[in-house]
Amino acid sequence: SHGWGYAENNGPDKWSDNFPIANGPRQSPIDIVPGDASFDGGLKPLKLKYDPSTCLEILNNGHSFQVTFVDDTDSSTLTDGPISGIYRLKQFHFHWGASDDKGSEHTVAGTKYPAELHLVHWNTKYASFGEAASQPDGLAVVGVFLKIGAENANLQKVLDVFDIIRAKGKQTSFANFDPTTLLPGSLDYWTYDGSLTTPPLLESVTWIVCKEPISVSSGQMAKFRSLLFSAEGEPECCMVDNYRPPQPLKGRAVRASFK
Ligand SMILES: NS(=O)(=O)c1ccc(C(=O)NCC(F)(F)F)cc1
Ligand SMILES: [Zn+2]
Repeated sequence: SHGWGYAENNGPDKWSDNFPIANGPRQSPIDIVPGDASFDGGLKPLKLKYDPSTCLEILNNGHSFQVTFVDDTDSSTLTDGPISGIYRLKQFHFHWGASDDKGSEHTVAGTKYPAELHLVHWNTKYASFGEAASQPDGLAVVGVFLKIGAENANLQKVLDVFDIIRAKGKQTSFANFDPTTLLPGSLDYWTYDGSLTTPPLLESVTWIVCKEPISVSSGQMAKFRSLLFSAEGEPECCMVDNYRPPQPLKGRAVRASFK
């Protein structure tokens, strides 16, 4: 049978058929309403310490592309912020639209951005990413919005290998990339308890969404859209609109690290 995806027949509105947690109490993404967020002076600044030498490869997994990191040591970590303990960087990936007016998963007072970056970390109190992914405090994902503006030279280093990973299942080595270069100048953030935004939609994510976007040019967004959902030899299907729309807040608090 066909796996989950973003098309009419297997997209977000159909995920609850196989993943009933899709209608759970702490699903992601959400619409962030800044006026409803409560400033929490107890929230610490995010501490992101990434070692470029842990960057391993880049792959098209048929839902997005992701850059994966060696996570067998505490070389690339997230600490402080809203979390306690040490979370290791596992991968980063993006979600984007078919046009510049949509693409992000989280929205801000209803505003959609053209894309959203997710830096995925797992809690080292658990033995592995897979183990952590099933725990309520197992994962922490830092979300960064992309906004149309100047060309982003750091992002371009990732886009430059897209021709090699155009189809589902393609991967290539990708070394010495520093994800710090994809972070905005301010690390002010909103935080709330949520889930993976793709099946299995596990409710194990502490979400940390940066208020300040990074820039991407319209031409660079077109490059994102040159990737394929489809594998080599299959009818070509452009990888676009790989985002889940906002989900019910169900009484959750959204806290702000800033006034
Ligand atoms: N879009 S997101 O929420 O950052 C996101 C992050 C990671 C995963 C993921 O690793 N799925 C595979 C797993 F863990 F085995 F279920 C899915 C979604
Ligand atoms: Zn994601």
